[in-house]
Amino acid sequence: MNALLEAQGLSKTFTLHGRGGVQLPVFTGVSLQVAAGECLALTGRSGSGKSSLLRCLYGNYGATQGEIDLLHRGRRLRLTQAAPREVIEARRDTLGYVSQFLRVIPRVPALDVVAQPLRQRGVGPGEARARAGEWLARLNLGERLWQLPPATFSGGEQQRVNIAHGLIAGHPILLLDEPTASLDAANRRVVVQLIREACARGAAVVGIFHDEEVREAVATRCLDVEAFR
Ligand SMILES: Nc1ncnc2c1ncn2[C@@H]1O[C@H](COP(=O)(O)OP(=O)(O)OP(=O)(O)O)[C@@H](O)[C@H]1O
Repeated sequence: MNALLEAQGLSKTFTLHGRGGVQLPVFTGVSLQVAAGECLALTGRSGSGKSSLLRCLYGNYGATQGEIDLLHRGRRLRLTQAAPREVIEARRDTLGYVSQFLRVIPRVPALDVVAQPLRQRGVGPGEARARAGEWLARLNLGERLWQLPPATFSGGEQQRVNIAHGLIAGHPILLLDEPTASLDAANRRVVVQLIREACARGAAVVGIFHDEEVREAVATRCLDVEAFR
């Protein structure tokens, strides 16, 4: 397997059980390959299925048809058929995901939220917190906020905590759902730089970037999801 992430013939149809089983087809027959150092941007109109495709690639949504393969610890893992334990391991070591919104954990300070992916990989608490601080500083999150839970943070502050949490572990594959949506121009530039650095270290990135400038700055290729309706 040359690519770090591959999908073949992926389709997604939602079945709305609360609506008498109405079928909502979103995309059909998506195939993609993303190699180390590439950044594939998903494009298409609102509602075309970009976030749903990204969620399938993370294993959050089950694909209706098709297969997803990852290079996980040097061997191919078929995510679409993986056991829950394998999906958890793949997310810990291989697949990073930055969603649009932070999943706030009550009472956990921002520094510990960001340090958590390193703690899960066996890094000691002191080192994990120190590295979390470096990421938060890089993302211009004021140090006065580090010891506070992010529940009351502004949208842009929460998003920066989310980005730091998603990137800190250096996952080989990164899935980014509008990582710059709530950010000002200066912080957008920081995130563009971080994505470029991830590609330069050999990460395979798939992302949704509504901001055209950001997309042009980071994407090495685009995939129009709308073409698969
Ligand atoms: N969990 C779900 N259950 C039912 N329908 C869903 C679900 N998630 C998404 N959809 C539907 O799938 C379609 C695609 O949604 P999706 O969020 O993937 O689009 P998108 O291209 O990311 O849109 P946007 O650019 O507005 O974020 C929409 O019609 C949406 O209503």
